[in-house]
Amino acid sequence: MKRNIYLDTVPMDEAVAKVRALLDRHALIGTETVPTHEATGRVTAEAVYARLSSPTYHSAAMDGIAVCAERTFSAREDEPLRLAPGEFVPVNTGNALPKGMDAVIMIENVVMNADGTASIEAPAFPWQHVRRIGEDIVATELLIPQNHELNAYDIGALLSAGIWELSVRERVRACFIPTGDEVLDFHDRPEPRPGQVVESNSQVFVSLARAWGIDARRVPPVPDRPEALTAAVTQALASDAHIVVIGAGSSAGAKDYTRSIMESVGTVLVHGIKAMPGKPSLLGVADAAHGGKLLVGAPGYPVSAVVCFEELLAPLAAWLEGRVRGRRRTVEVELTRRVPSKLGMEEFLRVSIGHVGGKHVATPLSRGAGMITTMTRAQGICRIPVNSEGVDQGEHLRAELLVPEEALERTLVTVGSHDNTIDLLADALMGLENPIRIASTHVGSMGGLMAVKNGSCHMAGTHLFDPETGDYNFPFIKKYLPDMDTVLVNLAVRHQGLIVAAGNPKGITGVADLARDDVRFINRQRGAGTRILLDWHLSQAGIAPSSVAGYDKEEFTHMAVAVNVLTGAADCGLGIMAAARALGLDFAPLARERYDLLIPRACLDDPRVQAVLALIKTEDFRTRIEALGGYETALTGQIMTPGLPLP
Ligand SMILES: Nc1nc2c(c(=O)[nH]1)N[C@H]1C(S)=C(S)[C@@H](COP(=O)(O)OP(=O)(O)OC[C@H]3O[C@@H](n4cnc5c(N)ncnc54)[C@H](O)[C@@H]3O)O[C@H]1N2
Ligand code: MOO
Repeated sequence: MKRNIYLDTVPMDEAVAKVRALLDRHALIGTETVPTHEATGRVTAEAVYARLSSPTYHSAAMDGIAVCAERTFSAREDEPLRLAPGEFVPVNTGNALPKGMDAVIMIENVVMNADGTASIEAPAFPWQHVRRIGEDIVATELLIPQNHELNAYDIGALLSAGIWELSVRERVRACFIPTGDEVLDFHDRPEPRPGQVVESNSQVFVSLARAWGIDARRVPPVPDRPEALTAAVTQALASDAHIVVIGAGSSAGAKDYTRSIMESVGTVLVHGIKAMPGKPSLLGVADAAHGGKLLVGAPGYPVSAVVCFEELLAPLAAWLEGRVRGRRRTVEVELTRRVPSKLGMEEFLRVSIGHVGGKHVATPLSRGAGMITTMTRAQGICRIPVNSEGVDQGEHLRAELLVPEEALERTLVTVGSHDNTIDLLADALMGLENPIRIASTHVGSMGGLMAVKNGSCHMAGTHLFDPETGDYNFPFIKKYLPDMDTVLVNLAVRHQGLIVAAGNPKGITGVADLARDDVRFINRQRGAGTRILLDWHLSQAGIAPSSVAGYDKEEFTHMAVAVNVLTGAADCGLGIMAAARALGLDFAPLARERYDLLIPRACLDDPRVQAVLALIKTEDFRTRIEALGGYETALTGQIMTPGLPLP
């Protein structure tokens, strides 16, 4: 069978180079004259020479008296010199030096006598405390060369040199065209139905582009009809934009027209880059009849679009205007998990970074190209090179920072089981005078224990029930972290129960109902504390897992279980009350359990951990936990010891 291979992927730098070789930037980007005081961030089109000197006169550099240095040479500490009025002139900083004077003596070193004379105890040397003509700028000298991006200091120098306006390159202008029958204009504040999405990529683009000094705008979404798309692209090409970006429709779907539209107005130079996300990105150049403009086809998935903007469009736009493009700062990080990667593709791995135990640890976030929240949650991006099959746990690599490096010192890393109280905590910590950001990764209680063991987090949320002892967490800590000194602090006691449809149409009230023929269950993954809890209740009730319909169907979070019930994919599942509440479902209580924070003792004095411990003891925070419903706070903030019964 012949495969429909539509991409011919090239490395990203090659993709950029292909365009640079064919696009005539000097024809495309003109020059314009702008007032100097509004020229910050602009790129000079030609050299700028100083018109005025600065200072334009010999200027007193200190408050004091101006003198003729030669007249002061005889002054001694033990034989002060009296200067007659006329031999000196009082001056202030910035005053022009009076004729015949060539030095300034600071007022602190002068005694003004009642008879109008002035005494000095040391001679002045010529040009002492004087800023001479042209000290800073000499008229006619080269002030700024061409192709220089003007900064704030440059504006000061230009104005001082009497340059009131100057010739700069036009700002690069870009127009983004969102496409797709399913994308809804956010201006309409839509409520999407199945199959529809809110258009957001254009605004990610506009925000990024503005930060890069690009004048960016977008047009309303265009439906997937070739005539409509051609019309929108032709119109954008006829506008003053230098770059036209077509959003989505870059891959092989039945309605993916981007490539053919680009071909109808110009030449496609690149379709496919050796990068993930971002693979189906397109680059092209419009025909002369369409202004020889840069054409970009950005994939529809949000993160893929970001890669296309940042790695292809940004360097090309910088080159068009003649700017140097800065790189993000990087730090060395240690990866907390193994990450396999596709050979032949450079992967942009979004990571959550924190400073734990004297090193930067990076926990990989989800890799889906459709998840824009992986960008909002990430503190950095690691590039897994094209020729790599992945990175091992514990391996060191560099991460490009999406936040200031100082922010990492204020990031608390939690790994483990997720609970809504962690979200509350995350918000409350950001409300502190010195805000702390939580970077949390949800890998279940056992995953949290392992993260503590590996030194890759400050704390782990855990709720592991041990049927043998009836205790929480301690038996597991003893088994899996036998040599580790840790502290266990309670965050809340929470209610687990059966999440059922609103109104509980099947009358499900307890585990006994799970054995019914007409009840379909949805389970949690092996290793989840909730799964262990279910198994124990089933064995207590004498119910074999094999008699529970759906026991083998697994989800990874409480919310995912609730969504199964909401959509009718299952009749019930075990989870926390807050998840049921969030989706308007009913809840049949089954058990109360302890949700604790496991903290390595080495991290206990860390100010971030201390901030958490102080915060959770406050009345205000407890009130907020209880308001969630399904939580008790009698133990909140207390250090747990083995064998403690539930209150
Ligand atoms: N058979 C194949 N299918 C796909 C391949 C492939 O190689 N073979 N590549 C996948 C990859 S990789 C990517 S990336 C995407 C690129 O998709 P398109 O550029 O064709 O975009 P759409 O399919 O139209 O949309 C994808 C997704 O993004 C949403 N979208 C679109 N525009 C916007 C916007 N302005 N704001 C927010 N979200 C947007 C759209 O609704 C879709 O959900 O293709 C894979 N498929
Ligand atoms: O390139 Mo796609 O962006 O890998 O998901």
